[in-house]
Amino acid sequence: MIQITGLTKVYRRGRPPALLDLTFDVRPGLVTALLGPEESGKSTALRLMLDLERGQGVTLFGGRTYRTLRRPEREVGVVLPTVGAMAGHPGRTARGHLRMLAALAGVPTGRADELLEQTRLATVAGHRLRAFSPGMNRRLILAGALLGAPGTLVLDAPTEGLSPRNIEWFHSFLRSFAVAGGTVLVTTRTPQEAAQLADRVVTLEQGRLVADQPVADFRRTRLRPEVSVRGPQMARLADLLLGQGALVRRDGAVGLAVSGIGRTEIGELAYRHGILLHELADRVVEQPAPRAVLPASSGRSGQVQLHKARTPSDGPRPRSAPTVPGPQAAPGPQGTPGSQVDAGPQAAPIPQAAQPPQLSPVRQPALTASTPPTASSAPTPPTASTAPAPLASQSQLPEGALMQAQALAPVQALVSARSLVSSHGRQPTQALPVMQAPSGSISSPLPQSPPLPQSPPYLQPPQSPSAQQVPQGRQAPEPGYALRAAAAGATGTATGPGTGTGTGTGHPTAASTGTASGASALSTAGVHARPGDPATPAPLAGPDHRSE
Ligand SMILES: Nc1ncnc2c1ncn2[C@@H]1O[C@H](COP(=O)(O)OP(=O)(O)OP(=O)(O)O)[C@@H](O)[C@H]1O
Repeated sequence: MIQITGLTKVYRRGRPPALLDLTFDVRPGLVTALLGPEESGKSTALRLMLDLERGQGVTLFGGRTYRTLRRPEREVGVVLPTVGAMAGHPGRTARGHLRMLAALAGVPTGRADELLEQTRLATVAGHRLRAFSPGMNRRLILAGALLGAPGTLVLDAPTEGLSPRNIEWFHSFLRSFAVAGGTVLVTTRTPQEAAQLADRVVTLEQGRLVADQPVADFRRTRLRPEVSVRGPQMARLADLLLGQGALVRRDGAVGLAVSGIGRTEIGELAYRHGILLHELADRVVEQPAPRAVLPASSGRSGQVQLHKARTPSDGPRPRSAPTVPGPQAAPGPQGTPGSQVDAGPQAAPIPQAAQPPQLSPVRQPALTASTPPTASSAPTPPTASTAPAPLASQSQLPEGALMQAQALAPVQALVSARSLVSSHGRQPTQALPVMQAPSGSISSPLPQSPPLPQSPPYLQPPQSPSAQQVPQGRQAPEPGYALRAAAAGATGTATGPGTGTGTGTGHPTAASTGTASGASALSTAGVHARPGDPATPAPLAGPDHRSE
């Protein structure tokens, strides 16, 4: 168990803190991901935990600070980012390198061979490190961190820059380590990796903890599936998709990001209307964590103030109590802080190709504009009166329509679309109030939108302590936070008449670069033979030595 309390670091006076009051626990038997974008403070947090840097706050490993651990290499294995990614001296062999570390740690040299086996390096044990790929180097660094058979692993971006096979191997290894009772804290920049790897996800932004969630909650609240579509007739397709109740967002000059309707249905719709597709792919986009800003006077247990998205109709910003400078919602498409859907780049209008001949027989989907749903029957986006300022000129109507759709399509609409659209292409039983496009080449048969729902399901307060989304004592988030779409890996095929596309640094006290296993307190104890040792999960099938 790692207990992290109030970690705070200010590098330069007058500058915002790199880390502010970071408090969370890392429990045994679980993989905990510390997730955050570049420069959000992940490495600073780890350095403070390991007493590599001065700062405020306390970190306890099994009740003791790292500095006071009697045999840190037996307690905590550390993998920190490496400069040059070399595990050790380039002229040493992997076996020689690990045996040297074993000797320094007072561990029997046989342990080095064991670990070479475990990290799938046995076949290259006699090779010099200069010939090692980044993946092999990283596994050797991990082997060094495991020499003391620690019960806890702290890893800073261990998979960054590695091949998918090596990433998969690392994930499997860390999972086995946790399943065997070990405690794992791992940093990552990518929400997708956090969702894949971790049981618990702690999200940092600009040095502040913004969410601490079980992975199921994290997936539900922070990751959103959508379909990426590209082709020369996107405005026409967008029109059709809007008619089907999908959420449509422009994505680059010739692309759409679509949610609320499946990839297959989109492909079929395009095919039926003779629309050429160059790409049709599933992907996952990230939604930002709710912004949580601690009032300056609050201390750790203070109430969290959440920055709700503001619209022009909100009027002037009210004066509020002073807060610690915190992350502000990014300007939305209209320059409104906290607008809810990322407009994407302001690229040229989507090219509208000439109408292709209709395929025969054409099964025209029924673009029903039936009775507008009532507020109680369907959650909907804001009405035009609450929407941001007017948009494109007539000459840009297709794009303008899309842009307005973007501006008008808050998070709630996604929920609405999802809940109402059949995932198997059946016609919705009622008109879907997802977007309202202006008159022009993109027209929507959709009715006027009723009022917003109270709160979308995924922003509801947690139901149980285990489903806690924000730290204890903090308020549940409110709807209306800026969305930042980050494209993830995509798979898929095009359908229709188009073409298919479809570190080696060490512990500060370690004797060698590349590993950090608390080598400062070396002794001769047989550290590899502890019962229930979680550091020795069953060997995993992994990338062979030839892979990266
Ligand atoms: N030694 C330092 N001196 C001054 N500022 C620093 C130092 N180390 C980090 N910072 C600042 O602290 C903030 C957090 O940096 P940190 O490296 O902890 O972020 P990170 O989340 O680990 O980023 P990345 O994912 O890019 O590694 C950044 O603004 C960074 O510029």
